[in-house]
Amino acid sequence: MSIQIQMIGTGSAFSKKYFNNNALVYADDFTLLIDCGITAPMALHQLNKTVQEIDGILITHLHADHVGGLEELAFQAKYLYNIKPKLFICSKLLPILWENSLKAGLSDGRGNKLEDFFEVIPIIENENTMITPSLNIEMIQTKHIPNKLSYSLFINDHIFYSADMQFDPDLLAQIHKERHCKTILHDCSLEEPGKVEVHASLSQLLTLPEQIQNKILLMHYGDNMEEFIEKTGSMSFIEQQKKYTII
Ligand SMILES: Nc1ccn([C@@H]2O[C@@H]3COP(=O)(O)O[C@H]3[C@H]2O)c(=O)n1
Ligand SMILES: [Zn+2]
Ligand SMILES: [Zn+2]
Repeated sequence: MSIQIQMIGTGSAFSKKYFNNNALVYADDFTLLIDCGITAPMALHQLNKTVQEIDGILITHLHADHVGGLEELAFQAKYLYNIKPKLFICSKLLPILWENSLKAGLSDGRGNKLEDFFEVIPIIENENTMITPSLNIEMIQTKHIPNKLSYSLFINDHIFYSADMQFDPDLLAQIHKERHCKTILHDCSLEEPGKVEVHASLSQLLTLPEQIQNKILLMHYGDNMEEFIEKTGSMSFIEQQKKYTII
């Protein structure tokens, strides 16, 4: 079954040219937002979308370019539209999201909680979770910031979505060989090697075998992306706002 992926933003954390690297996944009757960064509300607005059209939000990790827009979407959902979107998040991240990130803005001082804004659905890592009959997600822990939980995703078993992760050629080889992934969406730092160690860099990704590179769409990139067009081997940059049908 095919799905569509639309990056509402493809930028790195501090990009001023692209919105935060967050994605809409359209599967039959369900629209899932993967991550909701600081710029996500504006990025959705530019697509003429409101939170009413988002059935669920899935969080990969707690950096602001992945959760910084949740307060606005929570208030809009509750007070503008009186709806409760589903919130999918690994159970280990759930308490940290409320206590260390959202509580300051969302709490009403009378004991309210995350469940007052979202239908919270904890996800067990490494287990296939059915989001909707035509959309399954498996979340696996990957290396990003030392000692900070971060997850990458398998979408419908054959699409790998890195979210934010360091270069892991063994994992990518395994994904290619054993999981038969057809498409890999991978974050890509365009900084010179050694400057940003918490994302895979273009120079690292270019060391991958050709048959893996040609599955890779590069995302989470810096404002200087256009300088690197045609310099990405068999990989290509995913475009912000463009819809990609992935079978
Ligand atoms: N140890 C760290 C932690 C953070 N960072 C930068 O901060 C950004 C947070 O969002 P991100 O998209 O994960 O990218 C991180 C690095 O740019 C970094 O470069 N090194
Ligand atoms: Zn990020
Ligand atoms: Zn991050």
